[in-house]
Amino acid sequence: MSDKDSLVRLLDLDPEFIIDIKYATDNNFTKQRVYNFNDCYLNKDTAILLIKAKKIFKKDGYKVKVWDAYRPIRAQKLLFEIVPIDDFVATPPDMRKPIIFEYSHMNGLSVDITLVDSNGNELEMPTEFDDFTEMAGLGCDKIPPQARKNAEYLKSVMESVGFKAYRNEWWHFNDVVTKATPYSDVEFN
Ligand SMILES: C[C@@H](N)C(=O)N[C@H](C)C(=O)O
Ligand SMILES: [Zn+2]
Repeated sequence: MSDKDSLVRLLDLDPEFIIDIKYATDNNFTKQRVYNFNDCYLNKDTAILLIKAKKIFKKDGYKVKVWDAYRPIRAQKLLFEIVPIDDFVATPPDMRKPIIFEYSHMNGLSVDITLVDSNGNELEMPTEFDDFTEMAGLGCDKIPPQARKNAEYLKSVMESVGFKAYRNEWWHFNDVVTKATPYSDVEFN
């Protein structure tokens, strides 16, 4: 199976997501376009889990907005060159060495998301996307109550279907159910 075959386009499985891929624009912390595909690709099983979560959010009146999903190894390297802090940007792999693959954006097992209400407004959350400060972690005691409540709701639903929240970034979730596949460098478009 090629890399491309193990990744699916989320909207082909379910059109009810809002796709706002920040790294396909220059509106992200790098101030440049990181990759060309303005679309959400995920491991198929991860996409199925996300659709499960979406159904719960939908019942509660919310939509899921996806900021990032699959990202090529090349893109991970670029992000890390700009912010080389492993707590916020995962260290890219050295592909010349043997690697134990884990859940990652580089195999489409991680997603960066937020929630949107019925008026199309993003829910108040602890920070903006990719705010690499302590405020982005749910352990921070300075988060306003409503933002904390929203982020904890997001986390509880995502964890109920098999994702694991990432302690440093309220928006980042790893699929810890699906067997991790090799990282990929494929580009779409
Ligand atoms: C860069 C940020 N959006 C993110 O996804 N961070 C995690 C740790 C990652 O790079 O995998
Ligand atoms: Zn992420």
